[in-house]
Amino acid sequence: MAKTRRLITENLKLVDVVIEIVDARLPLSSRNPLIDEIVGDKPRVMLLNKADLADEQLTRLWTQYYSDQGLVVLPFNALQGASRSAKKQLLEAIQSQAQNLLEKRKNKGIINKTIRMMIVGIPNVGKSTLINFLVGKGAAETADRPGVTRGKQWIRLEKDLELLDTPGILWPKFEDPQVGFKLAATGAISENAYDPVELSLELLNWFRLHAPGRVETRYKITENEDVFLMLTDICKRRGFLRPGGVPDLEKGAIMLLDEFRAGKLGQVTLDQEPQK
Ligand SMILES: Nc1nc2c(ncn2[C@@H]2O[C@H](COP(=O)(O)OP(=O)(O)OP(=O)(O)O)[C@@H](O)[C@H]2O)c(=O)[nH]1
Repeated sequence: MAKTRRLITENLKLVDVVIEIVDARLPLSSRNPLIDEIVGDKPRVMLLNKADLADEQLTRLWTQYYSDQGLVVLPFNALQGASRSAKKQLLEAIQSQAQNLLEKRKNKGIINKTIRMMIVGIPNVGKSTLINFLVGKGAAETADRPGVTRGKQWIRLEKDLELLDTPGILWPKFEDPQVGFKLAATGAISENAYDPVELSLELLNWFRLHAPGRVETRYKITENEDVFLMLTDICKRRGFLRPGGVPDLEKGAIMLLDEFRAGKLGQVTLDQEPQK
């Protein structure tokens, strides 16, 4: 953690604007707890990425919540490779964030107009996908320049706008078991760190408590559902059986988690609405 933090802090010194990516399904739990401290007062644009997988109403509420805190926030879908308007909107947000900085430079007589930025976020929120989306076909990698740490690559997105090609990977916060569950369910935590059967039962239980009737694609879940029986039933219906007809719970659990992550169980935000 200390090494990661040192690396990000070093890179932050080289940039003017930070793009913080958060998973729209976890607008709170997928934020690094120390993000404000790490980024400091650098201009920032926050993306609620994977908005296509999240509950639209909750995304609106969270966007409002963070806007009210003075952040520039955009719901985003980094996979929508063809969308020029999303890219334009993001670049405009970045440029407007950088205006003050350019003013300051001008007042000091500095003619450099280049705005440099980097992407930060916890694992799996879509950092690399966003880089690919932004880079597209048009961008060119700029060579190392004197005064810039060797090995750093800057990608020119527009005339005066450059992106660091390596994102800053922040660490998620695990201490709260509920947050751990949400991070695991969305895929932000390594598969080796949890038991898929337990996780899928927790996920079914989350649906039972917070969104009965929402697991609608193939299964219905009610408030009184026994989630273990439900997983067993899913295995039976899918033919996930071991020799002797015993349900293969692990196989069923992995399939259920895959379906959830791919949005096949509906657009779901696991964090509840923001507390004002
Ligand atoms: N549905 C959807 N999937 C997305 C979106 N952005 C990224 N993904 C998917 O999310 C997964 C993780 O994306 P990455 O770009 O590898 O995430 P990352 O933050 O670079 O991950 P690490 O390398 O683990 O830090 C991939 O399967 C992407 O295709 C999005 O906006 N919508």
